[in-house]
Formats: sequence, structure tokens, C-alpha cells
Amino acid sequence: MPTTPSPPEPRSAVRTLLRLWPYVRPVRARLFTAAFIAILASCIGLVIPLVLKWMVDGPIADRDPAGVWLGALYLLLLGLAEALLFGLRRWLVARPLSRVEAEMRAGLYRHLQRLPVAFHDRWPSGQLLSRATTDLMLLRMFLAFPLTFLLVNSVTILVGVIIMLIQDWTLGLVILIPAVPVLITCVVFEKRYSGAARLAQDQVGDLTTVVEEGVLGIRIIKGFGRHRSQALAFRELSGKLRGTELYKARLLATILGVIVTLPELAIGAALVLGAVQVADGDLSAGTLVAFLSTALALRWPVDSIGFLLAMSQEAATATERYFEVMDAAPETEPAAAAGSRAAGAARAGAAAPRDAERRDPPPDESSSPAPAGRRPRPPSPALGSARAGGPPSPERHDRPRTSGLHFHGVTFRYPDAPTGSPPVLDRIDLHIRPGESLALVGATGSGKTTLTALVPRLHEVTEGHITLNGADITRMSREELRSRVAVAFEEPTLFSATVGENVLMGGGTTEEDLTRALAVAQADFAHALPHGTNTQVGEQGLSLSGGQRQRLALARAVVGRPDFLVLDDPLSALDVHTEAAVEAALRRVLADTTALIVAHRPSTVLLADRVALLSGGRITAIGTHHELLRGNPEYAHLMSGEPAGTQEDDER
Ligand SMILES: Nc1ncnc2c1ncn2[C@@H]1O[C@H](COP(=O)(O)OP(=O)(O)OP(=O)(O)O)[C@@H](O)[C@H]1O
Repeated sequence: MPTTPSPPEPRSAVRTLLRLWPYVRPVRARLFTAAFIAILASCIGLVIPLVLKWMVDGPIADRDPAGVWLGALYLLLLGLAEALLFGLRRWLVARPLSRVEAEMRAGLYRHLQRLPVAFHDRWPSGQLLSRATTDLMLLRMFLAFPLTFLLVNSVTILVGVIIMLIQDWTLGLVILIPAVPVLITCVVFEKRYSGAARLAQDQVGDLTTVVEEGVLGIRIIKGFGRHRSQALAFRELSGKLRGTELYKARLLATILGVIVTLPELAIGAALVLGAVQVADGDLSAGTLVAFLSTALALRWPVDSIGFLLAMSQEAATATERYFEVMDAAPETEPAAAAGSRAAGAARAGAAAPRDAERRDPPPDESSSPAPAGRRPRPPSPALGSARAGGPPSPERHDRPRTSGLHFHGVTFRYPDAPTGSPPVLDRIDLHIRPGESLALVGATGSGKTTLTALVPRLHEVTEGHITLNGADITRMSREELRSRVAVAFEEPTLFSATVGENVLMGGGTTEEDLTRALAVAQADFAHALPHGTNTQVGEQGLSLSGGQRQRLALARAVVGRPDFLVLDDPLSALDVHTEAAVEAALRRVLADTTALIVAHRPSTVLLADRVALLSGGRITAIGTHHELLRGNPEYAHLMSGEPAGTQEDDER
């Protein structure tokens, strides 16, 4: 399982949160209006003690019932206005903030799609899922509540303290005494809480990964009776998370204890001191009532500082975690991609120059003749002349033109490989001629899958380069490259969509494309499904058999009539009869498609014109199946499971 990448250097919560500005900017008018309304509502709350003072020193002291009723009416109106304004604030922020959350989530998903495979190899899926769900929810809550109320409460406390100082400055100073210890506690709390919040959110990510693996691997877990050990692993992780959450709760309890107790003590002291002053006649009873009412009105703004700071810290951590992904560099597009894209667009409707390239022997074609008896080929009935083609991209002329798929001195090392370790692929030179299919054979772990992944640029070569009909693949836009190269992997991944949608993901658009591709892949079973090709396949296609999934993946690879096919052991899950039928259909497709096929079995090798043996990171032998079988002991050993009776086929 990939490990969680370590968090970056800590930076201040405010600086981190400021990175949200581009997302908040479009709704800033509503947010500022809402904050202004909340400040207004909060300050109206502070007027209530002043009305009380007027009532106590005026109508109540004068025993004037009409004045008391008027005062009560004022209080009612002020209370109503405060409630209405707070309601209006909530209405103003609810809709725009859910938009901010949705935009950020869409941005994250878009970016994840553009990140290279090497990034996904490094990052556990649970860490990405938790960023897209829990972290973004925390951010929405922060924008809706703590962001506004840290401002509103600060202004309310400031205004309230000024009012109290104006009422009686000595009592005001008594109330202010706890300010210093409260501030120090807040600073200490923030530091400790930020570490705990980060740990908890990372642990949520790890837990998500375990849940996801448990759900996706449920067959293995049940098959091997591993549910107890899996539950134990889950319990251990959730125990760790619980420990961190309890630590957070203890920190929060400490700050709340300080924040609530000290101001209460100060209010108590002010009450005693004020009562003495009233008794001495130095202070009016109304002023003391107003003073204490103001102090009590400030209790919630002060008490809430603790959890507002905690929520802000969690939001800062969520922002940090969000941007760790957003800051990762996406796959780069070459500068020439724009021109190439235009060329790609033109390809659909233009005559096929690749066909022309095929007609004109490429420069090196003479030096590496096609296997006897295989050329010239008739047009394929399956793909025929309708196959998409187009004018050559400008960059096709950058290098000496070699048609087909060409590996030029390609070396590859995984980015996370230990330094000094030998490369997985070492100076690979391989040429697959236009229309030729080449089988790649090698021991397990020799790098076959890695080599095939370099063609659609799922990984970038470390050294050397790969060309398609003479054009360096790094100089094509990915869009163009992937429209020309189709892949089918040994593990056929399907998506929660209909059979038809899964297949047409490969590029075709029409019902005919779909029917033809299903026929080529011998996947006609799809028509017999309850809703035909509109039948939903379950998550990852798990409602289908392995062989059915593999055939649909194959149909997806051929549906777009690609120029280049890369097949990674595509028939491994098929029974012998289906395999023979798929092979027969594939042979027609391969007749004019340039193909690289990873093969483990002679039956798959026999689909290809030539075979290359990959060993120790290098191509150590190349020739026909028969030549290698006779002349290469390693190849003969790898193919030694060959069933009797295939000899005749070999001679074809
Ligand atoms: N994402 C990765 N990061 C680091 N190393 C990897 C990664 N994927 C594969 N490898 C390593 O690269 C080597 C080649 O793996 P690869 O999957 O290409 O072999 P293969 O020939 O296709 O094997 P098989 O026939 O078993 O499918 C192996 O040693 C493997 O451990």
C-alpha cells in the first residue's frame, strides 16, 4: 500500500487560509454583506443593556408604567431585529458557500485526473478521498461560521468593552484583567491543536484507505477468512484516531476552562465592586445593571473563541491538505501541442496519411523486412478504410521518419526507486513496423507492463524517446496520443456505467461502433444481458465474470479504431474456446493495426508477427516464435507450457 506522503513545513494558519481566496472571491460580496449584517445584529444586542439602564434609572425609578411598557417594546423590537438579521446572514451565505465547496471539489477531481500515474502510485486512495470529502466539508463549515464569527465576535467584544469602560472605567478594567492570560492560552492552544488536527485528518485518510481496501477486496478477505485480522487492523487504526480526537478534546476542554472561568471570576469581582459603589451612592443602579448585562452579553462571544479557533485550525489543516494535491504538478503538455491538437481534430475528417505512409515503404523498412508471407496485407474487414486518419503533425518531421512504433534507446526507472538501483528498462531499441504486431515475452517482473505503459505515457521515459510514425510522443498532446494508442490491461477495469458506455469510452460514438467492437472482442454476451448494452455493470464491473470484463476491456480498446494497440496479456482470463474465438477476431484487427502485445502463452504469441524477449531490462532476442523457440533457451523455457498440437499453427 502506498504510504501517506509526509506533510510539508508548517506555516501560519492565516497564511494557509488565505490560499482559499481565489475560491471565495466570486462570492465575496455576499460574504462581506453577511459579515456586516452579523456585526450589526451583534451590536444591536449590545444596545439592549443600554435600554435596560434607561428603564432602571428612568421609568422604574420614577414608577412610570407607561415608560416601562415603552422600554419593553424597545427591547422586543431590538430582540426581533437581532434575530431577523442573524437569519438573513445565514440565508446569504448558505447557497454561495455550498457553491464554493462544489467548485473546490470539482477542481480537485479535475486535477486528480490530470496528475501523472506516478502521483497515484505514491498516494493512498483514502488520503485523496478524505481530502475530497471530510476536508472540503470542514472548509465549508469554516467559511460559513468561524470565519464570520471570529470577526463578528472580535468587533462585539471590542465595542462591548468600550461601552463598559464608558459606563465605569474602574469596573471595565476589572473585566479586562483576564484578557492577558486568555490571549496566552489561545496562542499555546493554537500551536498544539494544529499538530493534533493534522494528525487526526491524516488518520481519517488512512482509515478511509482501509475501508476502501476492505470493501474492494471483500472476496479475498472472505475467501481467505481474513475478516478478523482485517477488523483488527481497522480497530487499531480507529483506536489511534480516537486517541487523537480525545487529545483534541482535552486541549479544547483546557482552553474552554480558562476562557470561561477567568471572565466569570472577573464578572463576579465587578458585581461585588459595583454593588459596593451603588450602596455608597457612587454608581447608579441602572449603570450597574447595564454594565453587568453588557458583560453577560459578551460571555458567548468570549466563550466561543475556543471552538472557533479549533474549527479554524482544522480548516487550515484541511486547506493545507487540499493544496498538497492541487500543488502537485500535472502531466505537462508540449508547447507544440496546440498545433498538434489542431492536427488531431483535423484527423477525423481528413484522408489517412498513415495509410499513405504504409503505402510508401518507410526509410528503414528495407533494412528490416516483414516476416515472409505476411505482406502485403489486404485491408482489414474489421477496421477497413474508414479508420480515422489525418495530416501529419508538424513535429512528425522533427526526427528521421520511422513509421510504426519505435523505442529509441529507452531507459526507465520508477521515480520512487532507490537511488543506484538498476533501471527496470535499459536502453531498449525496438521497432514495430506499421501494421505489424509484436509480442513481448519475458519472465514475470521483467518489465513488460512497464514498457507498455510508456507508449500512452502513463509513465515518462527516463532516457531515450518513443516515436509513433516518426513523431516523438512527448511532442504530441496527450489527447492526440491517447486517441491514436488504445490500451487493454491484464486487469480490466470497468466503471459504474452501462456496458455500452464502458466500451464507448474507448473512442467510438455510434451503435455500429459498439456492435463491431463487441463482435471483435467476442463480447456478444452483452446483447443477452437483461437490458442489453444498456445494462449497468456494478462497481468496477464486479457483476461480470473475469473473462467477460476482459472482453469488454478489449472491445473498449478496439472501438476507436486506433492506429496503435497496446495489449497487456489481454486474453489471460478466457477459456480456450473463447480465447480461440477472440484470437480469430483479433487477427483481423491486428492485420492493419500496429500492435504491441504482452504475452505469456504461446496462443497469444501466435497472434503476433514477431516476438521480442525482454530479459534483465533489455531486449535480448527478437524473431519469430519459431526462431526463438529453436534458438533461445530462455524463450523456450518461458514457453515450455506450450500445449501439444500448436506446432501446426506455428507454421502458418
Ligand atoms: N509503480 C511502481 N513503482 C515502483 N516499481 C514498480 C512499479 N510497478 C512495477 N514496479 C517494478 O518494476 C518491475 C517490472 O514490473 P512489471 O509490472 O513491468 O513486470 P511484468 O514483466 O509486467 O510482470 P508480470 O509478467 O508479472 O505482469 C518489477 O520489479 C516491479 O516490482
